[in-house]
This record gives sequence, structure tokens and C-alpha cells, in this order.
Amino acid sequence: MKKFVKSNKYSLIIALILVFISSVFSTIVQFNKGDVLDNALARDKSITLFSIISLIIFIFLEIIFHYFYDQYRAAFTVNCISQLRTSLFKNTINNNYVSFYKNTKGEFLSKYTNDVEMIQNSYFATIPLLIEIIIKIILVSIGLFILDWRIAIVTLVLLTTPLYIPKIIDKKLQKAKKEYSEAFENNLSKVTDWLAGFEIIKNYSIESRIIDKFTTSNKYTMQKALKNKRINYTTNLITTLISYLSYFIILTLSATFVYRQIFTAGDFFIAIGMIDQLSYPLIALSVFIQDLISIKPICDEIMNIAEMKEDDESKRLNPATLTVNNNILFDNITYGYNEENPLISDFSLLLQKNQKNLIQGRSGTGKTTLINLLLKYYTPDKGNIYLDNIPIQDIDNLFGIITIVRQEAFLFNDTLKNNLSMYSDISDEVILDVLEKVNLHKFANLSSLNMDIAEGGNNLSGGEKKRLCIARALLRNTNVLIFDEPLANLDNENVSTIEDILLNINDRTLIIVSHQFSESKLNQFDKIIKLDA
Ligand SMILES: Nc1ncnc2c1ncn2[C@@H]1O[C@H](COP(=O)(O)OP(=O)(O)OP(=O)(O)O)[C@@H](O)[C@H]1O
Repeated sequence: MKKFVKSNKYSLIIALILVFISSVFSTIVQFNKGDVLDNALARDKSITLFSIISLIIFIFLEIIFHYFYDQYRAAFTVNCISQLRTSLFKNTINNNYVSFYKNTKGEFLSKYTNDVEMIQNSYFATIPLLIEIIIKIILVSIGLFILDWRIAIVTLVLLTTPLYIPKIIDKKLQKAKKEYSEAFENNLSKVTDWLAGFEIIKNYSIESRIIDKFTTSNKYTMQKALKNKRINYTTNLITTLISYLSYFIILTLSATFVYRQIFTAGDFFIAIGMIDQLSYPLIALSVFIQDLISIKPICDEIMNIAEMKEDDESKRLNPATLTVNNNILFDNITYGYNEENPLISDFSLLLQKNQKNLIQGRSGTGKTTLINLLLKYYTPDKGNIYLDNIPIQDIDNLFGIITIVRQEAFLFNDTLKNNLSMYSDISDEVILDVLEKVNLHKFANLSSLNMDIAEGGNNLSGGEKKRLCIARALLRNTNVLIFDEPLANLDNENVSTIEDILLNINDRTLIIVSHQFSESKLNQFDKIIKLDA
């Protein structure tokens, strides 16, 4: 978190200078108030009038400087949060495939919304307020010492006692906040999952079951929220009680000073004003300390993601390895998701440049796993994979060489053109040409390129989505193209169209994973690999 504070240090420093000036005026105002009373009691009209005018001026200055302080404080908080969110998103996008899929989308969303909001309120917004209060305490203490050193010492000793309360129960505070954050994360994961399965919920008429599950999860989350709030309110109550008790002790002491004629009425007024000035900040200070203590585990957790080392693959580009000139070699590899039971054993395969390869096999034989090993998502337990005789782990930017098209055709909620060009500079003519190639004649015109694709491609048919994903892959000039189950969930007509489109791809090393390619077209492949053989 400190790095965000550091990068916004100028708005913080300006805010603190402004609040320092405002606090000086507010301390002067307390003395002015006493002067007004003393001058009025002395029945000195012109001096009373003068002190009232100066009081108004100082109050005005205090308010104005505080207003500008608020502006800079807001800028500091908002900029810190904006940078934290950017780091969080950037590191999540730069994450590697395996780590990304370990967490649910709900967990990310919960961190991005709820946790970031808690950090905003309990950390970034608290820092300037905490410093403001410390400045106030110092200035008021100086003011009290100017007034009377005995009052100053008694005030400071008594009014600072509430500060120790949060420290005493810091473990409890941290635990309560963390439990709430985890419960919220879990609830959001489930809600995201249920919303993704909306059609299935409707189709199987399980709305009431899902609502029951939601109610249980929501109730648990809210119980944790309540527990968190209750602990906070309990410490607030103790702090407030101690503060008020201290207040009355100091008030009594000041009254005694008036009785003994050590204080004038004006001095009494100033002392009470000062204590008022101090007691609220001290109560608030204990709340802020409480916030800073309890938010620490959440800050640490979020920083683990926001400060994660960026994925090397996305950062580095090694032009020397950007083409595959000869071949891809799976050299005697063994891999299993659990070590005792390998899924792929002593597997070797040579795929040559610009050849068409078909990987077949029953469901669960490890076809997708083989592709994922080639993409470096997993590392073989034994053996290795080479591109042009270079071990793949030594190749910096594998995605500059390989394009993968998965079974689920994914399209972004953006224009057709952006979905095809993937924001790179490709001319409209080239895009239209590829659309013709994949038999999407109805989209092969300039006005269609600007059409909006709905979220998840919901305004397109399954076959159209698949063909658009193939077009997108063709537009990317990588040497290796992988299609993982490109024919899944398509009708016969679409299957035949897509088979022909794929078999017409030349000058690329083509790897198609499919168990349903038409027998009559198998002879067009250079190599057929049967995984269950
Ligand atoms: N991340 C994972 N963790 C543990 N087991 C996995 C993981 N991914 C796949 N498996 C298991 O590995 C086996 C092979 O899965 P894989 O997806 O490679 O098969 P496939 O041949 O592509 O199957 P299909 O044709 O059904 O897509 C399956 O039994 C699957 O349950």
C-alpha cells in the first residue's frame, strides 16, 4: 500500500499543509472566543467588537483552508484507489493461465469491489485524517500549555487513554474483518456462478433451491458483517465512555481553577473549547487506529496480487524465436495431474512445419492436456517439448508463435472489427477477405465491421461464433494454429463447412484436436495421432 501513498505524496503533502494552517486558525479561534467573553465581561465595547470581527475572520479562514484540504484529501484517496485497482487488474490479466484459473471470478470481483472499498475507507481515507488529528492534538496541546501547564498535562493523560483500546483487541478486530471479507468473497463467487448458469436454473426449474442456497450464503455473510460492526461499535463505546469521563474530570478541574481565581471566565471558556477540540479527534483517532489495524490482513492479501511479478510471457518478446522453422517435438513426455497416476506416459511426437495434424482420442484421454503442455500451462514430469530444437521453457513469447482456438467460442462485447483484429492494425480489406474465406459472407462488408457483438456473442449463432473465432485466428499470422474441438456442438452443415475451412488453411502448422472429423476427409491430413492407441 505504501507505494500508492508514495506515488501520491504531493497531494498528501499539500493536503497536510492546508490542514495544518486550518488547525492553527481553529486553535486561535478558541483563544479568540475566550477574549470575546472576557472583553464583554469587562464591558469594553470597542475591543469586544474588534475581537468578534477577528473571531469571524479566523473562523472563515479555518473553514476555507479546511475546504481546500478536503479537495486534496479526496484527490489523494481517489488516486490511490485508482492505482490499486489498476495494479490489481493488470496483474490479474498478466497472470499465467494456471494461477488465474485457480481462483474464481467471484473472488476477483470481491477483491476488486468490496476489499478495495474497505481499503479505501479504512486505509487511504484514514491516513490524511489520522495526520490531521495528530496535527490538531499537537496544536491544541501547545494551546493548553500556553493556558495552564497543569490543565495541559491532565488533559493529555486522560484523553489519550482511549487510544490503547483498539491495540488491546487488535487480533479480534483483524479476525472479524477478514472473516467478513472471506464470507463476502465466497458469496460473490456463488452469485457469479448462479448468474452464469441462469438458463440451466430456469430450464431445471430450480429457482427456489438456488434462492435457498443464496439466502443461506447471504445470511452467513451478513452475520460476519454484523460481528465485524459489533466489535467496532463495542470499542467505540468504551472509547467514548472513557473520553466523556475524562472530559468531566478536566471540566471539574477548570471550574476549580475559576473558583480559586486562577482562571478567568474567558480562560475557562478557552479550556473547555480546547478540550472539545481535542476530545472528538481523540475518539476519532482511536477509530482510525482501529481501522488501520483491522484492515492490515486484507491489505496484505490484496498486495500479494497487486504486487505479483508480471508474467514473463506477456512482458518479454524475443523476436529470434518468433517463427517455427522446422518442427515441434514432444520428446518422451510423461505427465499426470497426480503423480501416482500419469495421464500421458512416455509420449513422443514430431509435428513438422506447415503440416496438417489431427489429434484424435476418446474423451478424457488427455488431448487438451497435451495442448496445454505445449502452451507451457503445465510442465511435463518427464521428457520435454521443443520448438525448432529449443526447449519451450526457454522461449519467451510462446503466444507470438502459437494461436489457440478453444472449443468455447469466446467473443468480447465490442465491435466485430475489434473482435477480429484484436486491436491490432489490420486493414478492413484483409479482414473482409478472411470473412469471405470462412464463409461469413453476410458480415463481409464495411458496415458489418462496426456492428456490436453482444456479451458472450449472444447475438450470433453457434456456427457464426465458431467461424468468427477461426477468422480471428487466421488474421493472426502465427506459424502454429491449434483448434481444440472446433466441431463440437455444431450441426452437420456447420461441421462440414468448418472442416473445409480448416483443411484449406495452408502455410501454417495446423494442430486440430477432434474426435469427430469426417472419415472421408481424413486423408487430407499429413498426420493423424490417436491418443488412445
Ligand atoms: N486441471 C485439472 N486438474 C485435474 N485433473 C484434470 C485437469 N484437467 C483435466 N483433468 C483430467 O485429465 C483427464 C484428461 O483431460 P483432458 O481435458 O486433457 O481430456 P480430453 O482428451 O481433452 O477430453 P475431451 O475430449 O473430453 O475434451 C480427464 O480425466 C480430466 O478429468
